[in-house]
Amino acid sequence: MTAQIIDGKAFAAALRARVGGVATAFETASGRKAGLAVVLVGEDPASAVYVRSKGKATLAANMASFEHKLPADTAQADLIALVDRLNADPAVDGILVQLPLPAHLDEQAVLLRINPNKDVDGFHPVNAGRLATGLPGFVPCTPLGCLMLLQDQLGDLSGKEAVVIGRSNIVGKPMAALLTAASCTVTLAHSRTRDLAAHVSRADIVVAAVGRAGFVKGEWLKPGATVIDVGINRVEGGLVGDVEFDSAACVAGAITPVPGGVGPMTIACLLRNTLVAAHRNAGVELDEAAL
Ligand SMILES: Nc1nc2c(c(=O)[nH]1)N[C@@H](CN(C=O)c1ccc(C(=O)N[C@@H](CCC(=O)O)C(=O)O)cc1)CN2
Repeated sequence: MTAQIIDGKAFAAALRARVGGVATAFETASGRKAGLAVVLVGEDPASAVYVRSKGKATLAANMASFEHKLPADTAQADLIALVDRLNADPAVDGILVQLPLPAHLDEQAVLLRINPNKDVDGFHPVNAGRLATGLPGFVPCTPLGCLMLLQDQLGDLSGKEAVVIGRSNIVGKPMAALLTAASCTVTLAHSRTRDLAAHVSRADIVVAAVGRAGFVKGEWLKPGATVIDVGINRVEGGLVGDVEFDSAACVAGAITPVPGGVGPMTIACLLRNTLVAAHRNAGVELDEAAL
C-alpha cells in the first residue's frame, strides 16, 4: 500500500472543536444558544444511531439539541405540522429530518416544507439552486465534508480533473456543483455511463458515491489520484466503501478509509451549518469561510 490515508475522523474532531468555540462566542454575543432540531420517524436502527450521535455532538459543541421522535405510522399531516412548528420556533436555527422516511411518507413534500433558511441539510431545492448559481445557502453536509477533506489534502483544486460517481441529489449532484465552483473539470458519472474505467483513469480526484461495495477498482485509477469514498456498505465482516480499498490504496496518492473517512465529516458539517444558520438568523457576524 502506498496511498496516504485521509483521516476524516481527526479532521471532523478538529472541526467540531472549532464549531464549539464559535458556538460559545455566539451565545455570548446573542444571549442564546444556536439550536438544532432533529426529527426521527420510526425505528430504523442505523437512523436511530445517527440521530443519537447528532444530539450528543450538538450538545458537546455548546448548542441546543431538540429531538423529536415520532412513531413509524406517523401521518404525513402530523409530520408537516411538526415541521411548521419548528419553522416558527425562534430557538431552532436548523431543522433536519432524518432520512430515509418510512415508505408511506412523501419525503420530497416534507423536505420542501422546511424553511430554506433553516435547512441545514441543504436538501431543499432553494438551497440546491443557490449552490448551482453561487449564492449563499446551505450545502449538503456529506459533499461539503468531502470538499473540506480534498482542499485540506490538495490545497487549490483549480484545473484538476474530477470524476464524481453517483448522481443523487444528496451527494453526487451537489458534489459536482462544489467541485465545479472550485474550478475543477468535472465529470458526473452514473449507472448509465459508458466505459467508466476510462473516465476514472483520467481523474486527479475520484469521489465514489454509488452505494455498491467495492465498485471502483484500483486498476481504474490514475496513479497518485486522490480518492474520496462516500460509500457505507454493511457486508459480512463489517463496513466497506464503494472503492475496493486494497487495490485502490496501491495506486492512489491518498484515500479515505471506511469507516473513519467521510462519515464523521457529515455530522461535523451539520454542526457547522447550524452555527452558520444561527449567525444569519440572529444577525451576528461570522467569517463563514474560516469555519
Ligand atoms: N437528513 C439526513 N439523513 C441522512 C443523512 C444526512 O446527511 N441527512 N446522511 C446519512 C446518514 N448519516 C447522517 O445522517 C450518517 C452516516 C454515517 C456517518 C458516520 O459517521 N459513519 C461512520 C461509520 C458508522 C458506523 O459504524 O455505522 C464512518 O463512516 O466512519 C454519520 C452520519 C443518511 N441519512
